Amino acid sequence: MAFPHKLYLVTNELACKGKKLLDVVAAAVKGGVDIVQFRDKHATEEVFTNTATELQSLLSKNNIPLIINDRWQVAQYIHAYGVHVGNSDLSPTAIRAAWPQCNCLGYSIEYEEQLNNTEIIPSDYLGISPVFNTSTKVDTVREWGLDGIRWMRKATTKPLVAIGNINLTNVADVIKAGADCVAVVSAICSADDPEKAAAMLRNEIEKNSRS
Ligand SMILES: Cc1ncc(COP(=O)(O)OP(=O)(O)O)c(N)n1
Ligand SMILES: Cc1nc(C(=O)O)sc1CCOP(=O)(O)O
Ligand SMILES: [Mg+2]
Repeated sequence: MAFPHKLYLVTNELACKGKKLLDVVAAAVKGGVDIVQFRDKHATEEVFTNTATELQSLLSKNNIPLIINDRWQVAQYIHAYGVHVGNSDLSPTAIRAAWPQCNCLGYSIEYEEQLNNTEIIPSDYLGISPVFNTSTKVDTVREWGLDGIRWMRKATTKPLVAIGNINLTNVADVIKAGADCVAVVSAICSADDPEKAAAMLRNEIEKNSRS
């Protein structure tokens, strides 16, 4: 599966600092985000499904794919584009079996050994989890750093999505190290002007991409 996306917004309502989540997502898309993940680790199933449905409606009008974090059954129910899972979630192989129509399956890589396991095969992109330590997600194993991106670039041909404390000061290095796409929470959600923040990140990515 082709993965042409370069700037990936992962949502976090708290990080939006009082701004409405849907307004932040709409602004981010105007600025140049080309894929969005709805992530809320605490919402009830009902609230999660309602917000996911609103996002799906907003994003489909803009032809932007919506990925759902963890809750693949909600993703299937709302006809989202795909789902992102990690080591604590249902495995990519099991998701493919349960939801064959899933268009895009993302899988977090925390350990080098994961690249040798069969879960890589059904995955459409790999999340480099995390590139840099971040206060947005603290239950991480270790940071990969730029050397980790370079290592992973050599170890696999799968599209690589870098995540974790990426912002305007380090995004060029992350791309130059071999990431295909950059995923951010705070750099856009917490910005006073999310559209401008997205546009500046996108510009840096374009300037430093191989193609
Ligand atoms: C693009 C992207 N990469 C990594 C993650 C982390 O997923 P996971 O390890 O399952 O952790 P949680 O997000 O579920 O806390 C991600 N969500 N998105
Ligand atoms: C959702 C998520 N996953 C991570 C991982 O390492 O797998 S880090 C992260 C949060 C990234 O937030 P920020 O851009 O604010 O650092
Ligand atoms: Mg998860």
